Amino acid sequence: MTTQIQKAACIGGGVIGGGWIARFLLAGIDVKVFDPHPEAQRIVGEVIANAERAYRLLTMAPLPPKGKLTFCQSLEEAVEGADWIQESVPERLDLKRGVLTKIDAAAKPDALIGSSTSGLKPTDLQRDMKHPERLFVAHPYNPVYLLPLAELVGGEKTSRATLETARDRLKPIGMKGVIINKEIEAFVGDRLLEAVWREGLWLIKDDICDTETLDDVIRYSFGMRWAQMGMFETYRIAGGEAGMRHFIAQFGPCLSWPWTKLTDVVDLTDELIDKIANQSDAQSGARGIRELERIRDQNLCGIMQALKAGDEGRGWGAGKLLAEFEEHLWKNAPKAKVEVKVEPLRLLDIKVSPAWVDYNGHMTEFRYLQVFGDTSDALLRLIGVDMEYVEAGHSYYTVETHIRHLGESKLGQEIYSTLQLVSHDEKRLHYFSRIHDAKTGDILATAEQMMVHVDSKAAKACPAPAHVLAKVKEIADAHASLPVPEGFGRHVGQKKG
Ligand SMILES: NC(=O)C1=CN([C@@H]2O[C@H](COP(=O)(O)OP(=O)(O)OC[C@H]3O[C@@H](n4cnc5c(N)ncnc54)[C@H](O)[C@@H]3O)[C@@H](O)[C@H]2O)C=CC1
Ligand SMILES: C[N+](C)(C)CC(=O)CC(=O)[O-]
Repeated sequence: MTTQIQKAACIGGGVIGGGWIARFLLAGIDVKVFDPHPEAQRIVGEVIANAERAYRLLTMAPLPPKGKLTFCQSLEEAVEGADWIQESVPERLDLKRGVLTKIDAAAKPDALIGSSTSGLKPTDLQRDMKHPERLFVAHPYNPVYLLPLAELVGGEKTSRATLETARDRLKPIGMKGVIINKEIEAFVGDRLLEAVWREGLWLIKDDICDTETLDDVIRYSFGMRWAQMGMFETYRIAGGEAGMRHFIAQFGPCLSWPWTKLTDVVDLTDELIDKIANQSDAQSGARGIRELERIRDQNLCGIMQALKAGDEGRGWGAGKLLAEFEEHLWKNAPKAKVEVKVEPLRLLDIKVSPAWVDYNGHMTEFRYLQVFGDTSDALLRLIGVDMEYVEAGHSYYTVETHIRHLGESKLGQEIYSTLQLVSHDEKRLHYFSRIHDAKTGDILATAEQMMVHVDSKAAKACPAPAHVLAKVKEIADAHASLPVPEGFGRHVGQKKG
């Protein structure tokens, strides 16, 4: 079985199906969709637009060309030839079982069939299938195109190989498949979420707080903790130096105190539903769903980027996964196709991401250095200094940088960078980069930099090999007739002109 998904089929294109479709398409996978809803194409189109916007904020790694999206007239047409089929129809056992049995009959024999169900047991879903061993639950989290987790749950007839292959196939699309040991209704995530939700409903019903206060309690405290360490690691720390045993000794007895109403299910009367809906309208009704989705996505991108820098830059949790996904994207990126002409090389086209903006409302200082650093990396790839080259023991290191800030880059602003090679020798590259506003072309910042070719194991400068120098010369020849850039050679405090 290949570990790469070549063709996907999505049966059901609502909130979750739409998220899966976007996840697959943006990973470069062709997707065929069957959803009888008359507005399915519009709804899916809106989810994809949000997902594309989110990915521009999430990463500067080169996404593959977007997969092809096809809406089909029948389930059979959609699943034909697909190697991953994801069912995301409404949460009703009879409906899902019927749809999955039809998928099973029409799919190619080695196709994997995942169900997005939030809580139905796979044993119940696979009952009528001829090849039940390839059916599993792949329970995702909304929005599927950003949140990486899928709980993988097998039924009595699911093979272990199916679960392991599914987990392997999710990795190259930036997802983390977690295999759950035993099937149980609602798996792990929704067990936890429902427990908290039930308690929240009681707190609203009993007028302990309103929906906004309850949400504040979560998002200003343990919600942030959970995003990075989950429950048990967090509580280990809460036990202090004595750790988990001390934590349990101290807080275990509270479990039998009246801290929870979990054993009772709140009665969802019309009165309570009105109360919750009205409080929710007061809290969030001023904004539409798509707007709320965009705010959520922007925040999630910021959190993942922060986690990518966690643990002293090694990455942590979902941020580490993002870093691994980006490494995969860079490794699989088509070789840079930048045309060398008598003009500065245009090397990056990006948007100012939410995690890059400071208290002044514009891109913070060190992100300029990041953009210039990424511009240098793009030059290196162009001259053949890619990951393989670096892993083999050589690289270029930056030894000097002078950045000038000439304009502002605001959140979401489209910008691009260019690079002009001013001089070089067998060890050094001396160049001048500019960040431009993509709409006006105005220069927002410049950087004069010097890189030196190194033997990274010996930590010593050394001449670059002939094939790299040949590419450097090609660029240098093209740039030789360009005027020396304004600002080149300036030092801090020097007057213009
Ligand atoms: N909404 C959420 O937050 C999450 C939902 N899920 C699960 O994902 C599944 C889908 O839920 P949502 O996307 O929220 O529901 P939804 O109501 O937004 O979408 C369901 C879609 O399935 C389509 N559909 C209905 N019958 C169909 C059929 N026979 N063939 C093909 N398409 C059909 C509908 O037209 C609709 O577009 C459920 O199993 C749910 O438990 C999982 C994780 C989170
Ligand atoms: C509400 N829900 C049970 C459908 C939620 C999920 O299944 C996961 C999520 O995204 O919260």
